Amino acid sequence: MASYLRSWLSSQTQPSSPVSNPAEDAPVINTEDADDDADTVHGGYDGPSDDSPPAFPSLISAQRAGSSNPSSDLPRVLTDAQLMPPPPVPSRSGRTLGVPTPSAASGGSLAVPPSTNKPPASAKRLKVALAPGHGPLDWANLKRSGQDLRGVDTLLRVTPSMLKEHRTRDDAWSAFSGKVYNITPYLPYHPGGEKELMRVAGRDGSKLFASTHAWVNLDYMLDACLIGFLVPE
Ligand code: HEM
Repeated sequence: MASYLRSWLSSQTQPSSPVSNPAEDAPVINTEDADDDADTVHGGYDGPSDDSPPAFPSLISAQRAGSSNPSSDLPRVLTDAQLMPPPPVPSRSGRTLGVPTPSAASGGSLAVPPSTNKPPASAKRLKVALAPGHGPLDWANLKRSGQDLRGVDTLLRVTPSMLKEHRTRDDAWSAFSGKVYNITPYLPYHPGGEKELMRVAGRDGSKLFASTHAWVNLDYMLDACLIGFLVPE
């Protein structure tokens, strides 16, 4: 095989006419190796048999021509450095990387921001286990059932003193943002528990509600329990 390639290479490097005749260039098959190469399919890779890399830049490349012979007609290939000056080295002095942390001991800029890595502030907002059949869907079903959850025939104008009269578990009214609701039917459905909700019975609960869970859509949840509107005495 090696001798075959040697003969093939020598035939390639010999000076030949610009338009070579494939028949003339055909390799001479060495009969010595004919047995070894009987099964070999020729016509694939024709380069050197060792592992040396090919010449780079290519022997006929414009880059090589430009560097060895500057007076050549071929265009000179500029290096990256010649085409464009390197960017200035960035200064770190004016930069703040990541989230600034109060102390170096907190783990650097990839540490969780201090506002979110603390445990919850208090156990104030703990959910309670609701009795079976008293989940949010059960409450939605009760509202839809058409059952009277108001306890009044018409919407009322409620003064603070009227509100104060309805502060027992079986008859609890509370005002939120100017609207008065009968909260008694909702007590067993309240995820925060009856006790918490009873804290606002008979009075304006807007502030406590907002400080506990302002995101809860109270108007929608208690629409079927609307008594009326809070008015001055
Ligand atoms: C009638 C008005 C109210 C309605 C409709 C209501 C509704 C809800 C709802 C839907 C939740 C679950 C919230 C969630 O999963 O994110 C909840 C939880 C809770 N509510 Fe209320 N609530 C009311 C009034 C109040 C009031 C006045 C207090 C405080 C005195 C209170 C204290 C709590 C607590 C402690 C929780 C459990 C903790 C939590 O979910 O984060 N709620 N309430």
